[in-house]
Amino acid sequence: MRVAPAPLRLAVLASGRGSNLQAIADAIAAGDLAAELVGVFSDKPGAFALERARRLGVHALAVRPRDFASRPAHDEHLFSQIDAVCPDVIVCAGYMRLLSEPVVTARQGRIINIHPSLLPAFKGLHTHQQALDAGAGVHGASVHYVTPELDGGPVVTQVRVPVEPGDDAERLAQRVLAQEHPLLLATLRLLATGRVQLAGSAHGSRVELDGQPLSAPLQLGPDNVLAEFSASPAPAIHPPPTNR
Ligand SMILES: Nc1nc2c(c(=O)[nH]1)N[C@@H](CN(C=O)c1ccc(C(=O)N[C@@H](CCC(=O)O)C(=O)O)cc1)CN2
Ligand SMILES: NCC(=O)N[C@@H]1O[C@H](COP(=O)([O-])[O-])[C@@H](O)[C@H]1O
Repeated sequence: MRVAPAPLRLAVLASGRGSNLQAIADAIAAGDLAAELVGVFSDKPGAFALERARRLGVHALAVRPRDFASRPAHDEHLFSQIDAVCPDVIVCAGYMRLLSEPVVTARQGRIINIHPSLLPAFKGLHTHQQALDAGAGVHGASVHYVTPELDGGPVVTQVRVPVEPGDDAERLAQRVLAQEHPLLLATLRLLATGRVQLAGSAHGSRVELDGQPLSAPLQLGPDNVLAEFSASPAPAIHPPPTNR
């Protein structure tokens, strides 16, 4: 008899409102993501993401940078607390701090980040304004592995979002955010299957799908299904049925 794999143990790092966290929680509750939230961590005690976690009955902890002498010291303590809940994957979902090299390298291939741009375009902060200032016609979001280089890690998935006439940064951000949630969920479903891995060393790592290097990020289509990007329609990558 086939035994369902154990749910993917997820720890989430967030600095703000936590809508991506909520999307994960809602998908788990609906039986649409075979995962378990094992902890939510923030650099800001007032982050609403922590309140969302508490309301969900999920372990919630703030670790304030001001309480530590340095960024590495803060990160070491933060990640000691994260390690204590034994996550399979650590999701940066609006975590607004650069993670220091030792904690990232020690967890290479286990930390992902959702970033509101089509990387490698528009790294860093204020990405929507960057896109508008650059006159971009298309913007979007990316899920990538976290490496020591800020927003420089191998990209797993992306979703493209049109820039509309008259957009300002806030309106564009709202349009992108609405697509971040299905992108992050589709990516986590894929990670839960074990088909996607980060291969290679920290300085030459690449995403592999079914053991083969991914030539380009998987694209989320209007049906919220991931497909390999190619001129001709590529076979969609459907998640295994969840145990509803
Ligand atoms: N080593 C890495 N750390 C982080 C990554 C990464 O790819 N590698 N991704 C970020 C998330 N992120 C964008 O997606 C991001 C987070 C923070 C910053 C930033 O400039 N932070 C400043 C503080 C800004 C503030 O407090 O308002 C800082 O850390 O000094 C840029 C991009 C998560 N971490
Ligand atoms: N550089 C990191 C970054 O800008 N991340 C962005 O922060 C927002 C968090 O929203 P949420 O708290 O509602 O999930 C999201 O738009 C995410 O892409």
